[in-house]
Amino acid sequence: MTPGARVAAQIDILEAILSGVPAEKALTNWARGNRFAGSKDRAALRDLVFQALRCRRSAGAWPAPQSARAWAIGTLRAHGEDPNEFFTGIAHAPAALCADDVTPAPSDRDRLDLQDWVIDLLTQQYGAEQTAKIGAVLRHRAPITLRVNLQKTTRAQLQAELAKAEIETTPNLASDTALTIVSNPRRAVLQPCFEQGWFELQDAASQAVADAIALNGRVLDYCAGGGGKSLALAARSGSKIFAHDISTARMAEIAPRAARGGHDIEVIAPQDLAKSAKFETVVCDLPCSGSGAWRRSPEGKWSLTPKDLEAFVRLQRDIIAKSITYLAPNGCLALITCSIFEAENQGQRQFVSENFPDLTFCSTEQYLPSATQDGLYLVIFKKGI
Ligand SMILES: C[S@@+](CC[C@H](N)C(=O)[O-])C[C@H]1O[C@@H](n2cnc3c(N)ncnc32)[C@H](O)[C@@H]1O
Repeated sequence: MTPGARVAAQIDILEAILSGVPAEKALTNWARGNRFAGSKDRAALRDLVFQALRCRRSAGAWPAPQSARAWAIGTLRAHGEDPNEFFTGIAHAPAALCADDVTPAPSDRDRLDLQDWVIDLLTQQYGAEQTAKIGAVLRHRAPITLRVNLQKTTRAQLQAELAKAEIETTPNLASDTALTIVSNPRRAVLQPCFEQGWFELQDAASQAVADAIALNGRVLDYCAGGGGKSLALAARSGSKIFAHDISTARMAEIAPRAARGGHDIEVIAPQDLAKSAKFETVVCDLPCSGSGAWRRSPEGKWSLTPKDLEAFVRLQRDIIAKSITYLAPNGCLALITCSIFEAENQGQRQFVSENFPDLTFCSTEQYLPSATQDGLYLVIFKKGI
């Protein structure tokens, strides 16, 4: 597809998104209806659509664009590109620009590409300068990072192996196991060394969080989901990890991933956890706003409401209270979010300190979203004084 034809396809997909279809589904539907598009075109189109979502406000498309066409024009302008080069009317490109295609210049606030209530909240928390930095980071594509499985290989050996397939990587300072992919990221999981369990895809801050939790005795990953943290904990310590989640379906990938990496992870069905003995370490990777990772799922940046945030805080408190009941005497509780909101982070630390006097605060770490990692928060408590 020509660059212009890709923008025309982007407009079709943005139209579907504006009519309420989630972005992933709109992309899949488009690919099904346009089988001529190869994997390179589909990947490029995905980038274009996600770019438009990340920069929705500076593209003049928030709260609502004039049209999907106007949104695509605004996105090109927001990225310093000239829409005339894509809107040529030639072959499958969209029609050339006309007088109706004027897009208003974005204000400084628009350029933060966040909702107003989020800007106000982050400014209260971090100040205007840091909020501007966070907004700027979240406008761009997230880095793609690998977690090297040190039980199977070394960071240098994996780099050399990937380099043979022209996948260039660079060590990420957040963790000894982290390698950020610099070129050809989509090839990585197609390599035999992936099937052999040499690495998993995982953000660098998630790896740093796993590094920071001292594991003792039986370890419970209470909100295990697809097992990202369980695998990182198992790979680092060699300890057996027990994985649990409210949704059995979400844990379906844990067993094959553990087998690939050579890790000992036992998946516990939700109804069986109560029968289990207590755990010396309980890790809770809480469901949250996901705001630290909005680059990866940019629709959340525009759909989150203050009420949603309150609902997350309530849900997290329920989960924290429940998970504490599985903690053995002298055990450690590690709470994690991928949020940049105080209410889900420091606020929950305060909630535990005020409501669970037998838990003592040990340490905390906050990772803000940056060019090299997502935003994450970690707080650790110990049971007993
Ligand atoms: C942030 S995700 C976990 C991501 C996962 N730890 C990883 O690293 O890949 C949060 C998880 O919490 C789970 N969850 C939601 N409510 C829960 C509850 N009441 N009890 C246990 N897990 C819950 C969700 O199903 C979801 O998988």
